[in-house]
Amino acid sequence: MRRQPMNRDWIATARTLSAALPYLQRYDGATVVIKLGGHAMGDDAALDSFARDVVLMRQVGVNPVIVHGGGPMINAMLKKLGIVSEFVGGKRVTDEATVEVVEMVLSGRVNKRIVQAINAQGGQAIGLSGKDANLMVCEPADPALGFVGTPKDMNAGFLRRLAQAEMIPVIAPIGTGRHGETFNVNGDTAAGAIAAALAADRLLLLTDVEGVKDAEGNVLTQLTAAEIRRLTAEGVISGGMIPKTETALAAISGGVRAVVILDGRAPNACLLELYTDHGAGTLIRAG
Ligand SMILES: Nc1ncnc2c1ncn2[C@@H]1O[C@H](COP(=O)(O)OP(=O)(O)O)[C@@H](O)[C@H]1O
Ligand SMILES: CC(=O)N[C@@H](CCC(=O)OP(=O)(O)O)C(=O)O
Repeated sequence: MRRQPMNRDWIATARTLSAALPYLQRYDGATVVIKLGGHAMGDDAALDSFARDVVLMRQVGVNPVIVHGGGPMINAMLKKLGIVSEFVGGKRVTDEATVEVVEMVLSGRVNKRIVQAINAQGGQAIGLSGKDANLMVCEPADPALGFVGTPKDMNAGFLRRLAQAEMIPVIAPIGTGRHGETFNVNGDTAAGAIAAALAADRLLLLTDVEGVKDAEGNVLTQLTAAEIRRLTAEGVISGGMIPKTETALAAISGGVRAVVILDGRAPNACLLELYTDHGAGTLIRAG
């Protein structure tokens, strides 16, 4: 450490740290499930910054659980292979050839990129999919969607043991079936099911918009279940935002304390949400 005359920036840094104390205390021992969407993942520098935030959370006593997506990466690989794919209600129609590609992309390159980024910051991340330790046993969601799974049985005990060992699970949203099938699970749906199984304190859904927007494009800082239903019926909430808001409602009724939909591209998005009174994005909480 170099000693130099006092500087305004250092004073501001010390003040920010001091102001974070009540939040550090509030989230000590808390379970925070973070879903990192494919669009929010960004370039290497953005991922390194996300990884650093996650390691900092672990350092100050939070149990972070990362669930990732990777829709754009799946699209790129399907295109290379000449496989056409379509979405219904924000979920990919998944035949046998598609599920093979989805598993390869998500459990492989995408998962390990996040694991490596966290470990490079000094964390102990362990990459998993819903198949490992029967973490996420699924049933078919809807025959029209093919191998898209709805999570049914979760192995929360296994995740708790990892948290006790101060490990950071990084989970690809691939489910296992009761008859040996492989299921493609929407990343938001998987994160919601994991958060509910852990009765998480927070579920953060990181995406590529500032939050849920109204018809005029303004970010809604808070949303109730009734407002979500109305905005969805009006078509204001559409596409990829549908699984997010559906997940938020299911997670809240499943015992998660609050869900936040926020912009993962913003620097230090998770830290801003947890450790300052500025918050970020759209907050959805019970009743
Ligand atoms: N009301 C809304 N507010 C904000 N975004 C919306 C809304 N309705 C639809 N969207 C779309 O949802 C997208 C986020 O979903 P998605 O692309 O699946 O993200 P991710 O890859 O992060 O899971 C936004 O980029 C936006 O285009
Ligand atoms: C069933 C379903 O739609 N699964 C998703 C899984 C990846 C995902 O959710 O990726 P993002 O979070 O980046 O959107 C898919 O196949 O694209």
